[in-house]
This record gives sequence, C-alpha cells and structure tokens, in this order.
Amino acid sequence: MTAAAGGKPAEPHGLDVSLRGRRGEFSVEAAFTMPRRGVTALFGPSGSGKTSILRAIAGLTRLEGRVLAGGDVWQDGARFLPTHRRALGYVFQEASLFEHLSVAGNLVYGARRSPGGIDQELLLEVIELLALGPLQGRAVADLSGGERQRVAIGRAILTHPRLMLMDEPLSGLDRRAKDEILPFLERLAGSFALPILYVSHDIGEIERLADDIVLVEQGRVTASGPLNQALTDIGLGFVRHPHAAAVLPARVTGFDEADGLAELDLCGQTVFVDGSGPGEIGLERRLRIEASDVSLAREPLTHSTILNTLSVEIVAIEPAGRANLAVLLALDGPGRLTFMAKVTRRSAARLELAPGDRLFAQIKSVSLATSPTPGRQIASST
Ligand SMILES: Nc1ncnc2c1ncn2[C@@H]1O[C@H](COP(=O)(O)OP(=O)(O)OP(=O)(O)O)[C@@H](O)[C@H]1O
Repeated sequence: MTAAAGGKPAEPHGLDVSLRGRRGEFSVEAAFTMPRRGVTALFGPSGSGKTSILRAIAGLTRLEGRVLAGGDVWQDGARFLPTHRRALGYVFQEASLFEHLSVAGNLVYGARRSPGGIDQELLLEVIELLALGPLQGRAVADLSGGERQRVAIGRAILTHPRLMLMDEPLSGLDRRAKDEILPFLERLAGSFALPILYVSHDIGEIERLADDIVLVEQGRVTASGPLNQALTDIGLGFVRHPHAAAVLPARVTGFDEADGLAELDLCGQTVFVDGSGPGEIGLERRLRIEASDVSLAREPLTHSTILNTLSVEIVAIEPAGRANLAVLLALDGPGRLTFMAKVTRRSAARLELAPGDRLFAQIKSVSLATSPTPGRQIASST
C-alpha cells in the first residue's frame, strides 16, 4: 500500500533534481531524475558528495537549483520548502531515536505529529513488515544496532512520506546485523509503494537492493539509469572490477523437490539455482552472475558438472587487466539482457572471439541476489 494520511492513497514521488553549489572547498553539481518506484542507489566512493546531495534534497542544507518531487516544487529559484514541509522520510547512518521513549513510543511519535494522526492499519503493517512486534515494549537503549535501524525505518514510514531518503543505513552495523536487516529493506519499497533514494558505497548492497543507480564522483553525477545497464556498461568501469557482476530479473517457474533446485525463467531461457521450496513459484527474483564465473564455448558442453548454459551473442570485447578481457554478452530472447564473461586474452584468441558471434555461456555459479524469505542467505548452485 501507499503510506497516506487519513487513509487517502498518496501518489509516491519521483524526483527531478538539478543542484549545484559549494560545501566549503567541495563543489557539487548534481542533475538526475529518480523514478517513482523502487530503490534508486546514490552510489560513489567515500567523500564523493552523496550525503551532501541527499541533505540538499531533504532541505537540510541549501544548494542552488531545483528539486521537484512528483508535482510539488520543493525548491526552485523562487521557493525553498523547509524539511518538515517535504513529504519525505529520512533514515540516517546512525538511528537517532528518542532514548526516553519505548520502541512503541518512538513508532507513534512521528505518526502523531503528521496531519492524519496515527493510521492504525499502517502501524500494524509496519510492525509486521519490520518484525517489531516483540520489541514494542523495549527501551530503545536495550536494542541492537540492527533493531534500532528497523525502528528508525518504521518511524519514518509512519510519518506518511511519499519518498524515503536513506543515508547508508547499514554502515554502522556488523555483518550479522546487515544480513538481518537487508531482507527488510528488500521488501520495503514494494510493500509500501514507497520509492527509496538509498546512499551507499557498497556495491554488494546495491546489487541486492537497487533497481536504478545514480553514480557520483567528486561531487558530480556522472551517470544514471537502470542498475544492470550501468553494471554492464563498458564505459562506466564496473566491468573492470575483480568481482564485476550482472544482476538480472528472473521468475521462478518450478521447484524440483528431489534435487532441491528452483527453476527460473531468464528472458525465455531456463536457469537452475539452489531453491528454498515450491512456495517461491511465480515470484520475481534477481540473479547475480559474476563475470569470472562465466566461460564461453562454441558448442554446448554435455559432459560437464555445469548446470546452467545460456545462448548468447557477443556485443563487445574490452580489456580488463593485463591478461584478461571483459566480454559483454546479450542473452538470446526478448529484452536482450546483458551480462559479462571474464576470459583470458589467450582463450579469446584461441576461439577467435568477435562481436556478433553466437556462443554458449556456461555459468559456474548463479546466485539469487535477493533473499527468498526474510533472514535467508544468498543461495547459489553450480
Ligand atoms: N558543511 C561542510 N563544509 C565543508 N565541507 C563539507 C561540508 N559538508 C561536506 N563537506 C565535504 O564535502 C565532501 C563530500 O562529503 P559527503 O559527506 O557529501 O560525501 P559522501 O560521498 O557522502 O561520503 P561518505 O560515503 O564518506 O559519507 C567531503 O570532502 C566533505 O568533507
């Protein structure tokens, strides 16, 4: 559902941002649009200006330019709405909770102050989605870092935002706490039809969560668009990363009880992964295929332990280090989704690989980049 005051559905906000200015010696120039659905990652190295851009969108700091949110002008040459008049929820790196209130007190605090008051139905949904039921009576001082962030997220949703801004909400947490909270984040945008602008410098988080990506380098937005398009764009540099990977949408079409394998439809081709059960049939999943797990052959291999072979066409071949090449591949079938293979220059020369060649891509390991059920870890199969 869409969070809305007084039970009235509110349209989620997309963003149209064009901001420039200085923060001390640091200059920012950010122009991008964000769709009104899903998770858009604001990605860049530490110190590249992500937080500065996020805070300016929220109106917490002032840069010149415009911020349009859906049909609302949050900022332009003539107007500057203060933060409390922008229909947004903001989740910081460290959850800033009211220490003197219980978990329940923190949750309803924001809702009480919002125009429609407390929406009991939404409160119950938030408690369920974020598994906050058992924590409600607890003092916030007794919560773990992950639990505190879940409360902070719940409190932000209950203020009826039309857009959520999250600034590295997992950065203060250890691996275990991150793994605990990621499944909640995965379901958040969909469950509440709430678009999320998500700041992170962790590509692993982004591969799991983001639908779209905005790249920030030295204060400038250098590219933006759908996640997989960016991950497989030869010009953007992800493809040369040692763990370069593509993230592709697939649908679970079956489950083999005897082998424990889920069958997925990927662009009309079939992929098998370690499955969790028949309950997943019909669900959308994202598959992560790392370039170094993909090998190429002119003929399909029959006597091999590799389970997944895909029909592909070579789109481009680019250098990726001294001995290796990144081969950009398009999947046969509707949509022509792209992924990469990392091969040695020697193998590429032996097979005389060239753009336009039709080949078989053998995938040594495919993993689900989303958790099938809350708390479940990434699955993979060979
Ligand atoms: N108020 C300010 N005055 C002066 N410099 C600032 C101010 N705010 C930010 N900066 C500088 O702007 C640069 C970008 O900082 P910012 O926090 O936006 O980057 P970031 O990409 O979010 O980094 P991180 O991932 O480490 O949080 C840094 O060099 C920072 O020191």
